[in-house]
Amino acid sequence: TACSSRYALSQLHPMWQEPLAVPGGDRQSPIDISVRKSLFDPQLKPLVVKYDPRTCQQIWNNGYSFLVEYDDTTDKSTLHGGPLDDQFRLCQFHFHWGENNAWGSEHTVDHLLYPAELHLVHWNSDKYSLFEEAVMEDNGLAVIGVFLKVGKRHEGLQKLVDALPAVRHKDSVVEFTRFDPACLLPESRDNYWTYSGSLTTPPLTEAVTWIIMKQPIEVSHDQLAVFRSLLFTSAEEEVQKSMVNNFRVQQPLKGRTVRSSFI
Ligand SMILES: COc1ccc(C[C@H]2SC(=O)NC2=O)c(OC)c1
Ligand SMILES: [Zn+2]
Repeated sequence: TACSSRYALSQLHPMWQEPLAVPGGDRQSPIDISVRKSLFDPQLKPLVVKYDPRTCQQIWNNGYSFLVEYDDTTDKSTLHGGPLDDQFRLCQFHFHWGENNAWGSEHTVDHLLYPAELHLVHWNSDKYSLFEEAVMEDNGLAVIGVFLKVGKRHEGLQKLVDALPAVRHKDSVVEFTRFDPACLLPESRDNYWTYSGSLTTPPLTEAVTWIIMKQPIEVSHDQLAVFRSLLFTSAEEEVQKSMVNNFRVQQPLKGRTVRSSFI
């Protein structure tokens, strides 16, 4: 699908050589969300999420994370409302996680780290006709971030976890169908923070309206352990590197305001 960022990610440096900040970038992601400094905005609407599981196509290990990719050639799986003026189309979701449960998320809340973070990636299909166009525009993308915490097993996630061994190595792809990503959203969808930011991997373009859900979802320790069984490296490489700590370091707020949909 259009939204799989084959080129961009393949240029990624190993995690420990963090991609350099974008020269002059003043709206980079991720950030720490300071709860007391966020501004309640009563004009923020509830999120309207309409996902069609039939648009789910495949899982791809791109050497940085694993992407669950959706057919984004029609408006079947969409997001609007919240802070958004336009309708956005779901193109993929992926996760960021750590080598242990102490860290792994990209955003933090009052510097609290979560063991993982889900990103549901959407592009503005009212204004653009292709993901590639939208990714270059400041109102082009909307990413919903959901924190994962260790607790009870997440039944909906298990279907995805069971498919991960098939994409253990970089560049492997497996067919994956009829998965409804709405099952990965927390019950309370009305409580979120939102701010203007960027992609968290190269090309780091400042095109993202971030929507970070306040309530985390619970997944089991064993489910997270399967994420860590994935590899950054392809089957041909001699040295296998486990796919962990695939998150970017936090970026300066540079005067931005984080709005909240709740008091
Ligand atoms: C060229 O287009 C790209 C490049 C990279 C990503 C992935 C980044 S962006 C995010 O939120 N998390 C990530 O890992 C992307 O995703 C929309 C789109
Ligand atoms: Zn991400």
